[in-house]
Amino acid sequence: MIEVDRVSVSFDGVQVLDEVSLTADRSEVIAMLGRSGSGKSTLLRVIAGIVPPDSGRVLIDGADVTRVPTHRRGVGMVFQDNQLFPHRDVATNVAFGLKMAGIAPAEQRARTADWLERVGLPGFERRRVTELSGGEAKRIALARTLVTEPSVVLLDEPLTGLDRELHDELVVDLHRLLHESETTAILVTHDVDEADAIADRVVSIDELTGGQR
Ligand SMILES: Nc1ncnc2c1ncn2[C@@H]1O[C@H](COP(=O)(O)OP(=O)(O)OP(=O)(O)O)[C@@H](O)[C@H]1O
Repeated sequence: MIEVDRVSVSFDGVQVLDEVSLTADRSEVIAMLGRSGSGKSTLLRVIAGIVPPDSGRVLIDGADVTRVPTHRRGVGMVFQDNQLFPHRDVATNVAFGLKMAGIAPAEQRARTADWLERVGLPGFERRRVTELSGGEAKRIALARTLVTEPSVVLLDEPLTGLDRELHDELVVDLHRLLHESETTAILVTHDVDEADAIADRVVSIDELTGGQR
């Protein structure tokens, strides 16, 4: 499903990824741990096709991501800061990817309503993003990514910085949502317990380096 094959990346002459390899099976949820600055976010960006590797390649369903147009890659991302559009309502945020994909408005509305239900926020369509609580905004960010049914979801510390109670609640929800949607997911986190609770397999970026799997 995802094959990262000896990917190397340098920025300004400094090597950040050194022959990193990783294979993820279809519907597998992998958590990736590693010290700060070890290149985890960079690896997610390479898998998403945003950062081209200096050498090596990433195949998704056998196709090199750098050769597939962005809207056909089927890759969704979720970030720590959610990256919602602050001046738009919830429905516009959730439906954004569907609109970009040319889905008809009626289906956009139906799928948005369905995902708001799935993340536990039914009827939130007209709410303003700036008025959401931290947990609600996180759920909307997850819905916005998963509504497009991406075959791959990359999550960059999505639950970092939340208070403990909300964090633990969202760990349960994220595990359910990722497994229900049968997407292949790579979750970057610093939290070993979170990694264990959400993922089928936990890897360290160090063990992926140097051409190992
Ligand atoms: N576009 C860029 N230009 C230059 N340097 C970069 C760029 N992106 C990342 N870096 C550097 O590459 C290194 C790895 O960064 P990256 O964000 O991938 O690490 P990380 O493991 O995700 O770290 P953290 O856990 O702190 O988020 C860092 O030293 C960072 O400063």
